[in-house]
Amino acid sequence: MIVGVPKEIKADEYRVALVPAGVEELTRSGHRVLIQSGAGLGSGISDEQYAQHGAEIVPSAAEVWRRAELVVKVKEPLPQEWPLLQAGQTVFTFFHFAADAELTQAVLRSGITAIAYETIQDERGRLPLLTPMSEVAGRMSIQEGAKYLERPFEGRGILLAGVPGVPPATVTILGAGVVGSNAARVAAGLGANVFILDINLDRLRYIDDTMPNNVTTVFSNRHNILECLRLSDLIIGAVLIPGAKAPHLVRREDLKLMPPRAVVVDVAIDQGGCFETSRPTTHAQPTYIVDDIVHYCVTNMPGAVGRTSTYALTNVTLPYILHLANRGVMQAIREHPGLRAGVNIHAGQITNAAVAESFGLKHVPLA
Ligand SMILES: NC(=O)C1=CN([C@@H]2O[C@H](COP(=O)(O)OP(=O)(O)OC[C@H]3O[C@@H](n4cnc5c(N)ncnc54)[C@H](O)[C@@H]3O)[C@@H](O)[C@H]2O)C=CC1
Ligand SMILES: CC(=O)C(=O)O
Repeated sequence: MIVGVPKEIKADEYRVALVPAGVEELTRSGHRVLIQSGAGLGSGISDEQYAQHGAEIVPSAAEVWRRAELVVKVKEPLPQEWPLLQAGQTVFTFFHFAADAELTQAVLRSGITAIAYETIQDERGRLPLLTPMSEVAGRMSIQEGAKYLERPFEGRGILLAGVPGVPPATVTILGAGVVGSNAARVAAGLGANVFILDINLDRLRYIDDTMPNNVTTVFSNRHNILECLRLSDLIIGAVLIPGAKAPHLVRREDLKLMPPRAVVVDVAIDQGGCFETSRPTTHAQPTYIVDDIVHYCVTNMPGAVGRTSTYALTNVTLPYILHLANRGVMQAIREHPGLRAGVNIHAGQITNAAVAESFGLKHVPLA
């Protein structure tokens, strides 16, 4: 099979979808790997390193898209890439369709098979390709939140840890999954008072058992969310309903309950965000203010730490890429129910129920 890796073009996206070790494994199995020149530079990987491990370096994204049967990426195709999608081709990447109606329509029209990292499941129903990026984003959310709480960055001028004689900040985390638990650990390590909310009591029990004493679990309902908002200097959005648009747990009118210049880091923005007032931002311009609350809503947080994130991501994606290439896409999907859960769009139809429901469109399960 011909596997192609274009350079990522999203703003400040420094990840790449394959590392030289992956090229080596694919070529050893008899596949050809096309890497767009410069695709790895953001993660510190040169064309020469890819070539030494068997890749063919091609000069343009257009050539990768034209020749590859399986295109492997990190972020969703952007409008400049939509005309390059080839009917019958398979594209393996993060798509987050529920947050982007135009992308969904473009992919439906293209005739590609879109396999979304974020809805692939393991045998326990977990999301193994999202997990490492959620670990990165969860940990980053606190360091970003800490920065934007600083007054020169328009925050309320609070040090998360406090100092002797001055109390630490209060951090509320909505969602106790991978992002939420990683955020809680980092915030607690810095000395903040942490509230973490979820609707899954087993998850809250696990957090209660494993986190330090400055992390308090709270059942997620509207009353408790509003109580926590009143106390919070920093609030992290980390809820997920796989494939679906994130629920708006915090409405615009709720912002007035928070202290002025408190900070919201809405990690769930890639699925639309769990604050009504969230809209996507970039690393170049990560924040904006609504009703005196600083909002940070970067859709590709791990992209900023490309060296860490590329290796964390490719550790988990490579076995799936090898399976797709070795078995052929359709046979691979037939054999692997978890991979099948990743197929969001195939041959012009939406094959993921949550994505179809987000847009009120028809769901056609894969045969
Ligand atoms: N912005 C970025 O760069 C990145 C964004 N993400 C996103 O972060 C979000 C969270 O991801 P994960 O932590 O991996 O998901 P997860 O599935 O591990 O955790 C989500 C949690 O939300 C909980 N939840 C659902 N409804 C809730 C409610 N009403 N109240 C409270 N909790 C609720 C679930 O029970 C679950 O424990 C996803 O949208 C993911 O795509 C992940 C990585 C990078
Ligand atoms: C999960 C995701 O969207 C990212 O890592 O950028």
